[in-house]
Amino acid sequence: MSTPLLEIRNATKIYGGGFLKQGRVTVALQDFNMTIEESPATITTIAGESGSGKTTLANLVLGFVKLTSGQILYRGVDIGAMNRQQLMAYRREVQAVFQDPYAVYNPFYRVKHVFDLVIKNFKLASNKREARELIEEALNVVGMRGEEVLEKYPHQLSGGQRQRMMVARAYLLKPRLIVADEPVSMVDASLRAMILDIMLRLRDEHGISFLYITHDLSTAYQIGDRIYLLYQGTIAERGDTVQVIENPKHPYVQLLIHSIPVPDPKVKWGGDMDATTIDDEEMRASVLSGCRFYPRCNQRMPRCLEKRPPLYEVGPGGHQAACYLYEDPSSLEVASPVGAQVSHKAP
Ligand SMILES: Nc1ncnc2c1ncn2[C@@H]1O[C@H](COP(=O)(O)OP(=O)(O)OP(=O)(O)O)[C@@H](O)[C@H]1O
Repeated sequence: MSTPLLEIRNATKIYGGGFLKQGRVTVALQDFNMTIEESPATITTIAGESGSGKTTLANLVLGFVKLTSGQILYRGVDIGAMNRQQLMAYRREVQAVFQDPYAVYNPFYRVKHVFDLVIKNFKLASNKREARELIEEALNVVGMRGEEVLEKYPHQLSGGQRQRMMVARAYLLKPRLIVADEPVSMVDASLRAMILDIMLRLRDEHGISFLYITHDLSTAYQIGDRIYLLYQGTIAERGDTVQVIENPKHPYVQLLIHSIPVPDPKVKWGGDMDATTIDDEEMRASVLSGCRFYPRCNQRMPRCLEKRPPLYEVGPGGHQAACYLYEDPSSLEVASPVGAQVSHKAP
């Protein structure tokens, strides 16, 4: 088997508790494992509610923050131990597209400057004509033309144009992986569809893989190949996107999916979780050693506090859920423990 494009091994990121170990400690990501194969190109979604560790994971992959423990390997090389040349290649091949593209532009420079800077820094062209051709090619990929946008200032572009420009900027470097952190959450529905479509084309026609960070399961359902659902820094469930979304197993993921609004007044909105409270001792145990979802789970058992559940196989194609309900494989042959399976497709 060939070396994976990206491999994350037991990645843990703890914020705080620095010098003298004082102050609040946050375990943003714990023992996270993921593999993105070299080929074919894929879109891997990282989903979860606010604070689940999605952006932390993106920042770790991009090298913006350092791991507390674990490893991130790119083409088999630990990104924390890369030499200058390997690091340069990594910075070129792994690009980022963020939620708010406005923050990336310098308001005093014309849009062209963003592209010129990349071409200069990575020595992509030997003369102006060559540079312009590269820029035009990149803009074409996102359905734009240089004359429309390059001479404008960032505030003269729409949010959707700014975001497409960012994708074009990333494309300029012919990356192998784009880390896209909520790339469509600030654009309206029609532009969202256009940007998602561009991502699919980059995957299929240009062999670019994506790490797609989102809290929006419906867009993940539209474009994602594999999905990882995080809950407070740990993987609750992972697998093929359609398989997971249509047949969720972890109580948290079932709750999330039942909460997706559907355009049918007869369909109840939101999943019911057990409203009973737990005491401080149980809360501490859940955070320290047990399942983080324990306080909100309506299927909780005493053992969930003793040890964090590992990932159990719950379906075909590497579908796994971190829940003791599935420790015994025969449990999968009976009906879903929370009752109803997802009966609707995400919009
Ligand atoms: N620089 C930091 N210092 C301290 N704590 C941090 C830092 N960055 C993130 N955290 C904490 O780590 C946890 C995970 O945050 P992260 O931003 O990765 O979550 P997220 O899933 O991306 O959330 P959102 O969807 O709101 O962006 C949160 O509890 C957050 O408060």
